[in-house]
Amino acid sequence: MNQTMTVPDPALAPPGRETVVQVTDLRRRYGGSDGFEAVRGVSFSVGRGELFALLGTNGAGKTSTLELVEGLAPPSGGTIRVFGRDPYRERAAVRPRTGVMLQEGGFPADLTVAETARMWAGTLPRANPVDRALELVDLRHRARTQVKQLSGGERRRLDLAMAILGQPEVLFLDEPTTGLDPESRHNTWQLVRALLVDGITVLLTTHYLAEAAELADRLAIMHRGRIVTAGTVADVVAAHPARISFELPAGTSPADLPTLPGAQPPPSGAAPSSGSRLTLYTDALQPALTALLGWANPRGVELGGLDARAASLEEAFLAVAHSDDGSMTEGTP
Ligand SMILES: Nc1ncnc2c1ncn2[C@@H]1O[C@H](COP(=O)(O)OP(=O)(O)OP(=O)(O)O)[C@@H](O)[C@H]1O
Repeated sequence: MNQTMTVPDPALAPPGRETVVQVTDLRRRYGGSDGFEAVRGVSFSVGRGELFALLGTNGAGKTSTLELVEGLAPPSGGTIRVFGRDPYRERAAVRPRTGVMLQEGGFPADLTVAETARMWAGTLPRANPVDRALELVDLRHRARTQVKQLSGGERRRLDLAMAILGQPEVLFLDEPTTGLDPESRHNTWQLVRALLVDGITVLLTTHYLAEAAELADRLAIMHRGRIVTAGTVADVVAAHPARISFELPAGTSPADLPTLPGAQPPPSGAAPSSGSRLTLYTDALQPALTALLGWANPRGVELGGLDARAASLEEAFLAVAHSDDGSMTEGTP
């Protein structure tokens, strides 16, 4: 792999953007000093109008991190600044400027959607009109429905409406589209994109790689309490080798093939060769493909089902998920 590849430090906001969220060496331990450390020295920053996505395996520490940034609990180590302030100690100053969507909204089940929104608006210093907020998440037609009668996806959209009701400058979204059907998910993405255009800053967690690829300016992949790799999607993907696969015709053996430029061993979690289908990895896709075709064409060898592609975010994620100790050599911030 690209051992020399350097990935931008996630602790630095992109040049030219004001830093809205700064997290430095964050730690969270549950159950006292002998307890389990779920967040183990996490650092990242989010610039104004930027969307930063936290991805990771189950139990990686995404929600534990997000809750600290939201100011719901004090960290056991490290510092967090939101608009330059401590979100836990200076909650009164930070909270009115933030919108929070937890994994479970927890709004009273017996209230209607409109009652919930009006009640929530009453707690906010500068709430948007309730109808407008419901309209944005396509719930206006459900205004008179009790929360307990909403589908799981509709509840998620209600949670989002409540998170944006107070005209926040920064939004914290914990798995905002889990349980949504594809159309609702795309509508949510559109809404989030519109908020970003308005200069709102977003920190979200997600299990949907497509969501991160669609929305994130930068992302971090966490594993066992640490950020293993971070950067733009292109940065993260570039730290992993490209793949060339094809069917080797009968009578030809892998030993007949030329050594490909930039050849790499299969990364952990990557698709292996199977049967007569060979899968080769390289960090120099174009020269490797040129060498392969330069060998095959003059010999009249047909490489059936030839497929050449750069690494995907999914491969980067799987490589992180398969990294045993949660630390990798390349792409490590
Ligand atoms: N209140 C708690 N007490 C003890 N351990 C906890 C508590 N909350 C979370 N944990 C543990 O901390 C680790 C990180 O959990 P967290 O919910 O932050 O992960 P996550 O990345 O959000 O996971 P998922 O993708 O499954 O939602 C897990 O091992 C979890 O069991």
